[in-house]
Amino acid sequence: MSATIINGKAIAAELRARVAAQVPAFRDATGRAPGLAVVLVGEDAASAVYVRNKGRATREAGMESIEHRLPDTTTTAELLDLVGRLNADPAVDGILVQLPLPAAVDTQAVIEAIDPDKDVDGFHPVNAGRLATGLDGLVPCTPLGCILLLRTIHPHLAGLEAVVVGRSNIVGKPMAQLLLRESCTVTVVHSRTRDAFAHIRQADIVVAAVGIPGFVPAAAIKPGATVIDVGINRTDTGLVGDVDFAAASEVAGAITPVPGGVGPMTIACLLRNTLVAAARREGVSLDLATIDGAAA
Ligand SMILES: Nc1nc(=O)c2c([nH]1)NC[C@@H]1CN(c3ccc(C(=O)N[C@@H](CCC(=O)O)C(=O)O)cc3)C=[N+]21
Ligand SMILES: [Mg+2]
Repeated sequence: MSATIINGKAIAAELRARVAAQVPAFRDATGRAPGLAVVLVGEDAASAVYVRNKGRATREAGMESIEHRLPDTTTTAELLDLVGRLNADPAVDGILVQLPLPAAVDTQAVIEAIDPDKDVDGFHPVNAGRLATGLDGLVPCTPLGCILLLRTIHPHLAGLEAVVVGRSNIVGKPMAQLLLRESCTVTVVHSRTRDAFAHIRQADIVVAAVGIPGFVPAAAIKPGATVIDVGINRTDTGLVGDVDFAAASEVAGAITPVPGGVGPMTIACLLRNTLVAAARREGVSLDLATIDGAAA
């Protein structure tokens, strides 16, 4: 059996186009474009590439990209000051502070300084709490992108058994909350789980987000399961995910590739969140079901 390869790149392009299609109405209503501020501290090459890609995608969607590049000697106080100014700037709807920050910076303090209604990463504890309690907020981009990919395979997610591999605040935990919101039966396995593969083997849906190349072997996947690979690991042989793709694609029913799977959805969802934040701040109504796709 050979799995359906979930084309994240194409699905992300469609989402970006649906977001871009809403921008003229926002401009007409408000006299301005939605604005996304991205803050990059230091010289990390991979981060610089992501930030450049985000800026290009933002402009292509008709939004304003405001980029702040700061030296790796930037202090927590300086970052808090910048975040305060972005919070107060009416032209800024979304604020993304690229992680990881230099070790000397208090990352949590910076995240908590962002106005939750401009927190397009969905990392602020207020947005984590809103997600956990069923309130409208801003949802982390990568897990949201995974849900949108899953809906292309499973128009009805309710009742499916989902296993999330990893429990980070950025992916694993919000992923579990989103799957729960879709009425999946959710299990989270992590580094202290006694037999992670035994749980994964039961899953209709596997979301792998541990950051270990090839951590999930084909033998751990139930035949026909849908596998979403969040891992982006740089190895000698190039970018690889957390799933043994070659072998798993012979067992799974559907699987995301790396690259070309979840990564492009993260950026598309960032634009989607920026539009959502802008519309909420301005009191402009949006049809989210249409933006997120027909099955939403
Ligand atoms: N505050 C914050 N928010 C983030 O969302 C955030 C962050 N910090 N720090 C870094 C990670 C990483 N990240 C990616 C986004 C897109 C791709 C992506 O588009 N990947 C492509 C190609 C990647 C490549 O070729 O390097 C793909 O998977 O096909 C990957 C990774 C967002 N992050
Ligand atoms: Mg873990």
